[in-house]
Amino acid sequence: MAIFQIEGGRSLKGEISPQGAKNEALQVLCAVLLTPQEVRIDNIPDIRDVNKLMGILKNLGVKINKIEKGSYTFKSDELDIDYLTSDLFKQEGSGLRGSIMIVGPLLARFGKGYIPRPGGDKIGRRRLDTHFEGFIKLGATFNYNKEERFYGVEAPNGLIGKYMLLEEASVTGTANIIMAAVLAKGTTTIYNAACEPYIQQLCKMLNAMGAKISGIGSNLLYIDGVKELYGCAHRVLPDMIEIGSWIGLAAMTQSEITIKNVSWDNLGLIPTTFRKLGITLERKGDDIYIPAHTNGYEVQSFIDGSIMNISDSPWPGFTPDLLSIVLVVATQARGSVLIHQKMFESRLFFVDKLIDMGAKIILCDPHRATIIGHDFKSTLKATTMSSPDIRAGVSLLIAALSAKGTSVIHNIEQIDRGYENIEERLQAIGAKIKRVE
Ligand SMILES: CC(=O)N[C@H]1[C@@H](OP(=O)(O)OP(=O)(O)OC[C@H]2O[C@@H](n3ccc(=O)[nH]c3=O)[C@H](O)[C@@H]2O)O[C@H](CO)[C@@H](O)[C@@H]1O
Ligand SMILES: C=C(OP(=O)(O)O)C(=O)O
Repeated sequence: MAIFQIEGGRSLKGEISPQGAKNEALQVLCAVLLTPQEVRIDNIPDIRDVNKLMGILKNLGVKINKIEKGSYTFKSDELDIDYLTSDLFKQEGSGLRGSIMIVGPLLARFGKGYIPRPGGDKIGRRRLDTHFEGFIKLGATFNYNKEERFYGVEAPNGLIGKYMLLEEASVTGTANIIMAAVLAKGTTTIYNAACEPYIQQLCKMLNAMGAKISGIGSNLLYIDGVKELYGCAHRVLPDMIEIGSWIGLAAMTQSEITIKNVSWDNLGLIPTTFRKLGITLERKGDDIYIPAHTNGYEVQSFIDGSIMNISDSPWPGFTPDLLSIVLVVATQARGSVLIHQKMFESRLFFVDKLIDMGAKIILCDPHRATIIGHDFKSTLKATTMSSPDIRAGVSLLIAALSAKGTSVIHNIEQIDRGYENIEERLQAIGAKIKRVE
């Protein structure tokens, strides 16, 4: 198992370009199953989760052709649906969260879709009810084999459009239902739909394939079913979670960094939230310029003077995937902040590692942590740690880069799930980080 060895306490400098968005890539890759025609996708990140999903598509019979780095064509004209009931699929399908989104397109096009209980981060309960309740509303029958933890939906006579009010604005759930509804008979209305840029991008791609989706960007989507979909070309947006990670890295290591081509208009509350911690971000064209915070950064307070509170909520609220990064950055801020992780119940436990490194954190309960910033008067101490999930992993990496001395991070496969070639990109801006196999 590979580890990262990090010599921290140095400031970095330079430009970094974000990779394509992991969570969008996982959605649009599943959408290629909706048409027998060729689909081209650009800016696909070369990361573990995406490569695993491409492996599943390949085993399903999708013809995948690499044009150049990040650019591929896909053709789903001769699929081997029997693969879905094979032992190989039961093993491969459970390796990541995003694989669940093959079910909607397969159900829509072939009248059946199966999936083993999907993997992804162990950050709390991750139920799939929204997905299957949606498919059932569209007329599918549902089966769950408890022993094998294997889910199945079938609709041999096709799906029929319906009105549905989702119990929660699930990101992958909304994507899955949209991909089922585009080929259903009649109109589907999805209220309380998730509307992250990932979903907006998926809808735009599906419309380019001939789908009729309106309400894009809102939580009320109308989908007029069509008989068939066609090929198209689609480009994945830059990864907003990676962009937020680099903002945190710059502040915490007091480095001057420019993040290139970030697609500002799709960042929602991300810049505002880092500014609440006192971090200066400048918009330069479509880049983010972060000056070296040599005098630190001061947490703002609310108008009534009460303590700053940063929490997650479905889009356009602040994404839960950046709360771990905000938390680590807060450990060196001037002032205190309450982090409230509302969605996931096990995502804050990694703070024990930061406490070991000398951070002042009170874990109030599984969802809330109070951070009392050091204002760089005391640096974190280097240590050996293990990455519990993808975002905690990167937060620990940022902590290690700011800490004096050599730190070691184990279980870096978690980081590789979502960050492309991270050590080389960080080395290019001056980080001392080494992968040891
Ligand atoms: C592959 C992928 O795209 N993964 C993302 C996707 O996961 P995923 O689609 O699996 O996450 P969901 O949006 O379904 O839900 C995430 C968690 O939030 C809870 N919840 C969700 C909506 C809501 O209105 N109320 C609520 O409490 C759910 O119960 C669940 O525990 O969205 C999550 C939430 O942005 C992100 O953390 C993941 O990175
Ligand atoms: C939680 C995440 O991913 P996944 O849903 O794939 O586990 C994430 O990207 O932060």
